[in-house]
Amino acid sequence: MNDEAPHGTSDFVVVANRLPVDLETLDDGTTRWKRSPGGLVTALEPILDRHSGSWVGWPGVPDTKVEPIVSGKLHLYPVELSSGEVTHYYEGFSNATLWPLYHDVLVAPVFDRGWWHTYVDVNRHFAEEAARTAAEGATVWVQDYQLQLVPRLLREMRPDLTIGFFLHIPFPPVELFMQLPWRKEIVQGLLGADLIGFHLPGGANNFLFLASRLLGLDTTTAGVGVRSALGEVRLEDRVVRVGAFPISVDARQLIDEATAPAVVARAAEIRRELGNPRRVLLGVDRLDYTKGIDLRLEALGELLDEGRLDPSDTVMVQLATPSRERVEHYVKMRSAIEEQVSHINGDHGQIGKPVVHYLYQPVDRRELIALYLAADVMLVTPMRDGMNLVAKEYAACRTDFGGALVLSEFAGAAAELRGAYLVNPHDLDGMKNTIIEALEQDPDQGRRRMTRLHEQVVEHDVHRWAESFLGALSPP
Ligand SMILES: Nc1ncnc2c1ncn2[C@@H]1O[C@H](COP(=O)(O)OP(=O)(O)O)[C@@H](O)[C@H]1O
Ligand SMILES: O=P(O)(O)OC[C@H]1O[C@H](O[C@H]2O[C@H](CO)[C@@H](O)[C@H](O)[C@H]2O)[C@H](O)[C@@H](O)[C@@H]1O
Repeated sequence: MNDEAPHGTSDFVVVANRLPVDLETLDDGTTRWKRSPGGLVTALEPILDRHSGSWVGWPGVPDTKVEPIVSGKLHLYPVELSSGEVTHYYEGFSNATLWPLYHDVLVAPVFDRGWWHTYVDVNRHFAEEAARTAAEGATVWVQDYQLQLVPRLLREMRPDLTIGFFLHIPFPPVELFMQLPWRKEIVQGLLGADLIGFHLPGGANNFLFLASRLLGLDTTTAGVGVRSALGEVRLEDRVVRVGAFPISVDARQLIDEATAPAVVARAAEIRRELGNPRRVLLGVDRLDYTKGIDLRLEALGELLDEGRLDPSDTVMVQLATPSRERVEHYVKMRSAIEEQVSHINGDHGQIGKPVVHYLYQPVDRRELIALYLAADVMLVTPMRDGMNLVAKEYAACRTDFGGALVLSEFAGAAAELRGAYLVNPHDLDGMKNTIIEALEQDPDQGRRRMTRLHEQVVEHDVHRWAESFLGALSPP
């Protein structure tokens, strides 16, 4: 960056692939802003509400120039992406290379050199926008796998900045990461930060091992703890710290919304609209092959086939937010899930009484909270998930200590939510038995479990996450 260029005025800048809002074009050609999908936005919005600052990100549509937006104390700085960049950087390298590689290779990652070059170019655009926005000596917090080169690029442009990086998805085991042809460049990109955060100590330890093995750097060898015992990578001129900071939700805000009389009334109304079934099961996910929606539907189907669940008094609601709709495996997954839903309803439904109510659309936040209150059992069954905020939202909303959470061992949230019914979603029989156990739990035992879950999330909310990360990034 040109030394003569004036710096921006923001002392705190978040850089993420997406802005918190997406520009949507309606059928009549007009546009409107809607909330962006996913847990990253859910988590960061309340943080930016508290800290005034700037958010640099893509507005969700290609080939569209959008002027900076001021929204209350928050300034949004859009990064324009061409349709080719969206195809190669977002759908390609981010979501068909890195996403599957970092999620246990659940589908085969594609290693495409053209996509990599676009990833490098787009990371540079984001770094340039952040460099323009940040004031002298500002703190810049770079988010997630789409932007792993930004810390290094930004440090080259603006050595005066304090730079943090947080990875929202799992950091893979060393043997998987080593498949990546550009593995050294990614590790070097991340090392541009002063502090690199992961959800869990395992990811932090994998990263430290790779920095030593791939780049021959001097690293600490003692295990990283949760929000404590940071690891270090010692470079020639500075030290990069590495830690584990499990993300969470705005529990206080969710409690306020979940106890609002209108939401409580809506929860009762939802049960009536579902036909007053004895049991309501709920799934809420972005439609992603990592989320295990197919596995939980398979479990439900078998329980109904075997007569262990009665279709006349059991209902499942599955919400699926559209996601990455042009990436091949997402297209296939959608068809497979819709076929499974049809099978279950075809075999076990009655006129006006489907067993599975499936919505392929985002729902309004208050409606979502009412659904959490209406559900007897929440099914969160990913094959791999960085954290999974849905599990934490459910626990936060259940101020009545009712309901039960069935949670995959392979969600980051399982490390903390010990009151959940933990399952291995690949073990179909185990999952079926656990779903029945949760549905038939002793009410006192259920209340004890939910109290534990609720208190955990209240004590470890998203503000504590941000304070612990930012406190470690810039110690007093
Ligand atoms: N159908 C839906 N309607 C509204 N919000 C949804 C829906 N599905 C998921 N969400 C929200 O999206 C976020 C998902 O976050 P998370 O569980 O961490 O997974 P991911 O970020 O991988 O999608 C949560 O805040 C959840 O409430
Ligand atoms: O932006 P998209 O491609 O539409 O995807 C939405 C987001 O999905 C991922 O969310 C992750 O972050 C959550 C919060 O830390 C975490 O709970 C979850 O386990 C992750 O999957 C992705 O990491 C985000 O960058 C996307 O915006």
